[in-house]
Amino acid sequence: MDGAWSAAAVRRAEAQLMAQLPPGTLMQRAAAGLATECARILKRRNGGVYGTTVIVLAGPGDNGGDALFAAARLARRGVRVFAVPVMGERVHPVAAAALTRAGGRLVANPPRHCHLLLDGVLGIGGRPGLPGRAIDRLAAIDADTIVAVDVPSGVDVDTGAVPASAVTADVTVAFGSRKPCHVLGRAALLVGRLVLVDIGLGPHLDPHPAVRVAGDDDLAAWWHAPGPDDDKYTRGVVGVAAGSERYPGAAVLSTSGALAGPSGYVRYAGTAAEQVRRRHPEVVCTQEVKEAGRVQAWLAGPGFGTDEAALAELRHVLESPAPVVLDADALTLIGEYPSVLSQREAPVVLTPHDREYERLYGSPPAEDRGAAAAVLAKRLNCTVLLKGHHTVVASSDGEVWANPTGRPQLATAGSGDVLAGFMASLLASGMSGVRAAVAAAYLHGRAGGIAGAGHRTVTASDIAKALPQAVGQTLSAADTPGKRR
Ligand SMILES: NC(=O)C1=CN([C@@H]2O[C@H](COP(=O)(O)OP(=O)(O)OC[C@H]3O[C@@H](n4cnc5c(N)ncnc54)[C@H](O)[C@@H]3O)[C@@H](O)[C@H]2O)[C@@H](O)CC1
Ligand SMILES: [K+]
Repeated sequence: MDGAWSAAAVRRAEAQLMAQLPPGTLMQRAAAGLATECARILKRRNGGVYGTTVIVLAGPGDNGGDALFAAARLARRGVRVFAVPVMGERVHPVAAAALTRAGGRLVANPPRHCHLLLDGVLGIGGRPGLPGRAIDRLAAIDADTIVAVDVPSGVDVDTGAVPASAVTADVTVAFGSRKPCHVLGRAALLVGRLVLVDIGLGPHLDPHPAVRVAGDDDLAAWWHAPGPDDDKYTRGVVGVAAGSERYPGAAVLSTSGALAGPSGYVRYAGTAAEQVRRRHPEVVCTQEVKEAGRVQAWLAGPGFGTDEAALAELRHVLESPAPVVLDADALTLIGEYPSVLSQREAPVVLTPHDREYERLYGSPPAEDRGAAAAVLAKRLNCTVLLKGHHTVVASSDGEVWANPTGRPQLATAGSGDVLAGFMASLLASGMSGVRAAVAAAYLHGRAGGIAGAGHRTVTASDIAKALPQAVGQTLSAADTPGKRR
């Protein structure tokens, strides 16, 4: 498991590491990594480094220091460097001297165009928002590529909120670890491609990051691969209570998602049974939840309706001792009748988008989306998967996960039905609520990437079809094979 660490946690780790090293070592490591990445970009875009133009927007602190030291390294390779102090004349004095010695210049008025602009205005010491001069400079310079140093300046580093102006980067070169702004909220949209530079911080970081980020190895370790003694029942039976005469598609799509998961048996209960049977002959269909027989996990909600009959079916689902995923119309019903959740002991995963969140919580999610998911999870004693361009999962005890996969193409009708069905299958196979939510978001995002490769448009059915390949790629990429049951 990887993660993102708060500014305070990074500073604590840095302090420990710095105490073991000669002064300035860490900044030189950061600057070296930054200069290498800039040279790579310049070479790729311009055929070489020599003779290109780089402008540095330099703030007063160590973030500006990193940018200026990196620019000094580039200046020594023949890059024309112009550094602009953006907070009065205050800049890191030693780094500024190094730049001038290397042939770079500190100027008030840089050229209008540059091949690469280095955003060294604010790093982890920055409060949200940009100083006025930085905003003016950014607007006046036409840069082929904007590289943010550590974080895009102006964002709220610890939450990913962007309450005021901030830099939009093409590439962000982060030092030592990710920070929450790299993976959460609107800030994550400003990061561009994230490059991590190892400065030796790893062993000093708190083992519990502020935000957890799953990787292939986690997925492989959590995955329940069938063993030689397994049959369709022991692999987990998943029940899908979704769709209606009016919305049969939701039933078809959520069962597609469930079929792509690791469980061995999918039951469908609802009034779209005929359509489900036609599309998926392997699904065992009944008209009502109470006829469905035993399952190890339920999904309820997509295309379900919000009338009396739907509420009755939801109550039946919640009476079962199995873990449950609640999506779409089930979330609306929970918002109206929160008491239906109160007797429940088995795990529940809720998968709201922002409007559904508002129905459940009473107000829209805060810009700090990790905290927003966590407060709802705590209040309802459930796992919450808050959908968005960067989906977040929170457990009722405050653990927050950011999903690193996923693309804007996933925002397509029915995509959530597939996600919810797939998640229920993971739950039925024996994964915990949090892991099932994290793993489902991860693999669904990856499936969206596979289905949308080459800028292809993507439908929810395409995502469902690509899920088995996403699973295969993820398990093959991991160091550890899937766990045997
Ligand atoms: N300490 C170290 O040895 C290392 C530090 N690193 C760099 O140091 C950075 C942190 O540096 P600093 O702690 O000096 O802080 P910053 O460079 O982020 O900020 C500097 C100062 O800007 C002012 N400021 C903050 N927000 C503002 C706003 N919105 N408008 C106007 N002024 C504002 C404050 O006075 C703040 O102290 C990291 O992000 C990273 O780039 C890296 O080089 C790794 C090693
Ligand atoms: K920055």
